[in-house]
Amino acid sequence: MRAKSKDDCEPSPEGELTLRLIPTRGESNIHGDISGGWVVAQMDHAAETVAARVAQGRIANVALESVVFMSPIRIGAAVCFYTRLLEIGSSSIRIAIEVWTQNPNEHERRKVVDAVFVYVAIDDNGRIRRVPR
Ligand SMILES: CC(=O)SCCNC(=O)CCNC(=O)[C@H](O)C(C)(C)COP(=O)(O)OP(=O)(O)OC[C@H]1O[C@@H](n2cnc3c(N)ncnc32)[C@H](O)[C@@H]1OP(=O)(O)O
Repeated sequence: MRAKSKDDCEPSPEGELTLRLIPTRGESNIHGDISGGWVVAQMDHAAETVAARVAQGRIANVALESVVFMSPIRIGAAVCFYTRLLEIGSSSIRIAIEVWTQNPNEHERRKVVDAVFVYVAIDDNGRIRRVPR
């Protein structure tokens, strides 16, 4: 039996790496910290990529079901957005998003945001349509 390595004991992201960014001062608030609004916008970009793929077409965000900011993101940190398909309804698609960072000069990655966003498949007129199976 293989002995447990250090990596086996560390928490690790769940889902597919969908987006990786390094925020700059332009993304910070007046205090120089990365703003929650920037993080939410990037989570939306990452999750809508998955939702549009599942819906095979146009989608709209119907709900930010939950967003929990657990610790701050430092400027210069690599920010990774992981997405996981939770549920496909008749027209809706629920996606879990985890945001992980690795601060400059640190080995350890940490989870900084946990969220669930819901998208709806829509047609050219903006009306809901069934998600193709
Ligand atoms: C306001 C903005 O510009 S935000 C920017 C992007 N987002 C948008 O533009 C979307 C604006 N909203 C809309 O156009 C409409 O609300 C629509 C088209 C998304 C949905 O229309 P509705 O008539 O409300 O749809 P309806 O009530 O039938 O629900 C459709 C699905 O969404 C789900 N849903 C609706 N509201 C919510 C909610 N608050 N949370 C979770 N799921 C929801 C329903 O459960 C349903 O799922 P199912 O078909 O898998 O069973």
